[in-house]
Amino acid sequence: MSERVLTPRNRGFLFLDSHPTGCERLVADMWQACPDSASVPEGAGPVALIIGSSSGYGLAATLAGLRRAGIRGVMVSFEKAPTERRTATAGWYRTAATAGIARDAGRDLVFLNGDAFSDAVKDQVADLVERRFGGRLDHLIYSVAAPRRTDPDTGTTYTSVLKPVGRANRTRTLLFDDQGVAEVREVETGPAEDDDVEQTVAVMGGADWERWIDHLAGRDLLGEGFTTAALSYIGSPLTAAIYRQGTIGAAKAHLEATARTLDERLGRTVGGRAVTSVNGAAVTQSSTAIPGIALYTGLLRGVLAEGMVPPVRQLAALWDQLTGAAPLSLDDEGRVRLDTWELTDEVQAAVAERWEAATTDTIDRLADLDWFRAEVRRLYGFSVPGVDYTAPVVTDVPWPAPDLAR
Ligand SMILES: NC(=O)c1ccc[n+]([C@@H]2O[C@H](COP(=O)([O-])OP(=O)(O)OC[C@H]3O[C@@H](n4cnc5c(N)ncnc54)[C@H](O)[C@@H]3O)[C@@H](O)[C@H]2O)c1
Repeated sequence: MSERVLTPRNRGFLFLDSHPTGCERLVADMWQACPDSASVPEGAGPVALIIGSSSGYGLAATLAGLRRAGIRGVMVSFEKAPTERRTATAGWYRTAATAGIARDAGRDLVFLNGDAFSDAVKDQVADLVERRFGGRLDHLIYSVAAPRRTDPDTGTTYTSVLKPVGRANRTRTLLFDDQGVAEVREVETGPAEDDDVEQTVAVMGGADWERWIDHLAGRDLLGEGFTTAALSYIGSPLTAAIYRQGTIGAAKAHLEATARTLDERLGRTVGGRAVTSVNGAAVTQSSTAIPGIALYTGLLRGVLAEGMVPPVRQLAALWDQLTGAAPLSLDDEGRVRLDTWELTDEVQAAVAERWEAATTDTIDRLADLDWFRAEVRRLYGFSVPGVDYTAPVVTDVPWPAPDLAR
């Protein structure tokens, strides 16, 4: 078994390696940060499917689901195994750590590593729900962020892009050089061309979420009162040209329209509900790829400090609404809003003021750069407090196997 000392090697916000101990510790910290609930069922708990469970909001959904709702069920993500030369992806190690927490909590979670867009994975999940979890799914949280999707019906592969719609967008963005020194730079992103919007909608819109529901309903696995939520984002006017009014925003509008169709159908068939959950800005592998979002999130933290609500606390609130522990609270467009702390007039005015003043010279005092830099490194298990990074670590951690005794 190979052991080595891992030091971070990165190009911008992308790191080549992930640190297993750091990832494990980070998951443990998220678990601790999730508020307990008095209403967790003593026994087996509701059966859940979480898609995108290894990272960001899906990981928060998994940990909060365990702690807040006592879930069991199937968790799906798409991660890379360790090789001779490279560590596994961070989501691989976070999944191993999450499995340990589920085991200690006495909850039966099965972790699948595969392409959620494929019918093969849908079949695998359906088989598990049928054979291992009593043939009844109570909840589905859809939290996938992916660059491409192959449609199983046609074999066509779609690629999502992050572009404004209509005209080019100039925005300021936050970068770090090799020494970790921050720079604020103007970047221009050209407008969507050809079928960029359709391609992005095909990947990040509601098509695959609906296909999951079709698949599970087709096998009669949706329990009475089944609830499902897909994650969405609205964000600030400062990022609207690239996000909500851009190609990705078109995909989110499609996701939200899909929720309305599914909600009507589930209500009619199983007395269930489908909603989107609009969440606040968080530093994740996906969000750091969006032009301007790093600058925005760093400034937001500069304004709010500890007032930023971490994903695991937002997801605790979502679970309460999905299980009925709290009433479902929807906006005029039928969406659960967990982003209200980010979008108050006061917070947005303060961020906008800092955004105007942000240059390479001023950014240090306007944004919380230490926090942002550390959050990016923590995505890969680095800069996690309490971890000895001089110690050699085992990198070939196995993917968690289901407990066959169950
Ligand atoms: N990060 C934010 O600021 C933010 C805010 C609000 C809403 N959201 C939404 O939350 C959702 C998740 O985004 P995130 O930022 O947590 O992303 P993330 O990159 O942290 O996580 C993406 C997850 O999707 C999984 N995945 C990717 N491709 C897959 C595939 N083909 N099959 C199975 N799993 C796959 C990954 O393994 C990972 O678990 C998105 O819908 C996003 O729009 C994000």
